[in-house]
Amino acid sequence: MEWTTIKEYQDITFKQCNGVARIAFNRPEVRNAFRPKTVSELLEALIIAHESQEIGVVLISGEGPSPKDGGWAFCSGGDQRVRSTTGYKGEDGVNRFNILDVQRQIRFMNKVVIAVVPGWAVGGGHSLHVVCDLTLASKEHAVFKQTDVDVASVDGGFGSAYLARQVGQKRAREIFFLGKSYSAQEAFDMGMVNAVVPHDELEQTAYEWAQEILTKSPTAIKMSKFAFNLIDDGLVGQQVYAGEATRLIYMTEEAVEGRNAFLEKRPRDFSKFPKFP
Ligand SMILES: CC(C)(COP(=O)(O)OP(=O)(O)OC[C@H]1O[C@@H](n2cnc3c(N)ncnc32)[C@H](O)[C@@H]1OP(=O)(O)O)[C@@H](O)C(=O)NCCC(=O)NCCSC(=O)CCC(=O)c1ccccc1C(=O)O
Repeated sequence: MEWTTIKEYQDITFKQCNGVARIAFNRPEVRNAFRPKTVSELLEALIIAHESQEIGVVLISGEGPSPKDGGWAFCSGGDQRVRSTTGYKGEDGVNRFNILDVQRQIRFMNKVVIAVVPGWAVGGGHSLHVVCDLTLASKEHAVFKQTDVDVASVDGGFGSAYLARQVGQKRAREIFFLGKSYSAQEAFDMGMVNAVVPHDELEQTAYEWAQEILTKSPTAIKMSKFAFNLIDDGLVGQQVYAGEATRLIYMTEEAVEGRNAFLEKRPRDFSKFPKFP
């Protein structure tokens, strides 16, 4: 794999290789905790990936190991050192909860997003893996742990309710209420991890899964992702799905006739188009 940098950032890395984008937290000394700057960079990178016509799959991971102690992390959630009473304080002094924008961007991303978990996935980092379409976890180092309530925080959206869709209500409540650590295998057994992979094969495996997805119809992949989302996303899910349906309508001759008739100031003529059963 020859990754090339798409854009340089301070708190994340952002690279691509053969249709795959890889975005990784790059604060290993704090187990890849995110501050508002990290989240703003992540959001921008996701939007770039969303709009790219070359990129078909996005990997989200964490750089490592920590230069301090060799520990691995996907993400340990919000950086508690910059947490104030009204949010997480950015360098501009504004307090934000902007990780929720990232969660929505992943959810509504028109491509498959894979969480590649090389170590700790904790707190808001746990929620991020939950909202990704697929999760691959390091056999040796991945640990899943939901500490939100330990630090008097709560992800009441995808991080909890959607987690319950994946592992069931009893398990999801256990994960939140007890805050235990779960190995990659335990997370797999619960249904919140797709595959447990030897650590030194994790990146290659993620790349191979992405390449397999890239052999499929991009439109069918996108529509099936949004179809999976629909039942949980209500009218917003319908809006996202319907937006893509509109794009498909635009691609038909019918749509061309509708537009051209208007622009040419003539009566529209849809009579030749079949009324499929
Ligand atoms: C992740 C741990 C379990 C790892 O434990 P261990 O391997 O023993 O390493 P440590 O020695 O604890 O950590 C090494 C080093 O990293 C620092 N660190 C780790 N995590 C954080 C963090 N989150 N913030 C700041 N610093 C962190 C740690 O202090 C050490 O530093 P030294 O200087 O070397 O001492 C363990 O580290 C751990 O439990 N970490 C805390 C996990 C946590 O509680 N995270 C926050 C949960 S709340 C949250 O994520 C926000 C929720 C959220 O996203 C959200 C929810 C609802 C609305 C909005 C939002 C939002 O936008 O944020």
